[in-house]
Amino acid sequence: MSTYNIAVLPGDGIGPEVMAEAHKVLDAIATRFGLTLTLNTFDVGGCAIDKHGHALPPATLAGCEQADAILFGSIGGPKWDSLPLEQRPERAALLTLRSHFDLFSNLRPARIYPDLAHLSPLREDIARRGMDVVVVRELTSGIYFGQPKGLEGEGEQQYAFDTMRYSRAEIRRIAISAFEAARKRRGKVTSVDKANVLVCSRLWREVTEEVAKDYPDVTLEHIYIDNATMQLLKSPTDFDVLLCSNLFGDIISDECAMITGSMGLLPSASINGSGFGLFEPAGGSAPDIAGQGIANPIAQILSASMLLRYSLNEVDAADAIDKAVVQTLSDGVLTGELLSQEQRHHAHSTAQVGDYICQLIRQAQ
Ligand SMILES: NC(=O)c1ccc[n+]([C@@H]2O[C@H](COP(=O)([O-])OP(=O)(O)OC[C@H]3O[C@@H](n4cnc5c(N)ncnc54)[C@H](O)[C@@H]3O)[C@@H](O)[C@H]2O)c1
Ligand SMILES: CC(C)[C@H](C(=O)O)[C@@H](O)C(=O)O
Ligand SMILES: [Mg+2]
Repeated sequence: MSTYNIAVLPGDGIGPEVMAEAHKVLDAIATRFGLTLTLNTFDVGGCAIDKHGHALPPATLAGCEQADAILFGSIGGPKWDSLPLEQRPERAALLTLRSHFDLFSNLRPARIYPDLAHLSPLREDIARRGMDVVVVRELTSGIYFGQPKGLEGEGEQQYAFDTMRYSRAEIRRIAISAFEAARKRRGKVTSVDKANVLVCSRLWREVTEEVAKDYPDVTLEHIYIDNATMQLLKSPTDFDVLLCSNLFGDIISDECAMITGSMGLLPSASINGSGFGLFEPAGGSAPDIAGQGIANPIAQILSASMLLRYSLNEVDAADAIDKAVVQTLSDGVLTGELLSQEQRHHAHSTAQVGDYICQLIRQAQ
């Protein structure tokens, strides 16, 4: 029997609500596939600041270090917005975890399934043709981490600065992730940059071209970030793997999520060179809907599926979750944000969607 230890970090806002559903789904999966999944829950984010005085308490970091993988919810919210940047949950916990475990490769798959095109806000004829992309986002460097950054001077002369910085080695390893992903998919990498303006993007193009030489079976195209955001709305079928730096990948993955229908549908995997990973929804703590039991749990549940697939290599278990999620959406078991104002009285709650997915997983036994 396979035994795994998963560190569960629900976090703030909708984090605990959607995590409860992912927990149920993992329990159902463990029963069906005969896995022993030990889920240890730890405080992280704003709630950890309130309880322990730090967004990433030592016990949480130790729990992550001892785990086979991390399932992360979402953190942050208005209550902690006025803290200095370095103490905010996003930097002090999430960016620290990404950096600590060297989780440089962030995969964000986004898909319009053929019979779910009606969920997409794209023009009907475009949505019907579908979309199936994976954003491969560099996650531990670029403008998020580059030094120096700071605030200097006073009055109107005061200025702020961040530094975008990429080494050849950092670009090369994320480009390799993208080409490897493309090789298993439709064989196309679109590298997103701003090479008409940024020095970093010039180097990004150069190194990406070098990596491409080792992948003659994969096509490489370059596109400017501004053009990419519009082409995705106009012709999403043109894209397969979108290779992005940290900031561009952050922006474009929210766009991809919304193209599929909701921020609440997009999972993500953040993986290091040894296959260890942190798995989390691409969206945030959604303070506008937190505490109402209406958040979509699917991004969190699909993140659990990615954890099984990428860190634990339990591919059949991951496939079973993905299949149950698609079936749930096809059956019209939807949270409110996927419905029009007129249809919203048919909305299912966070727990009802989670329960439905669990039921499908058990029935398939
Ligand atoms: N990984 C993370 O922990 C993470 C990611 C992004 C943002 N954040 C933080 O979350 C807080 C809120 O950020 P924001 O409002 O800009 O972005 P957000 O992603 O939390 O919300 C954006 C919009 O998407 C909706 N949404 C997001 N997830 C949803 C779900 N599961 N179901 C239904 N609707 C959903 C929200 O209701 C909101 O309208 C901020 O503090 C931000 O820094 C955290
Ligand atoms: C919360 C924030 C730091 C984070 C990011 O910008 O990476 C989030 O937006 C994401 O997309 O995972
Ligand atoms: Mg983001």
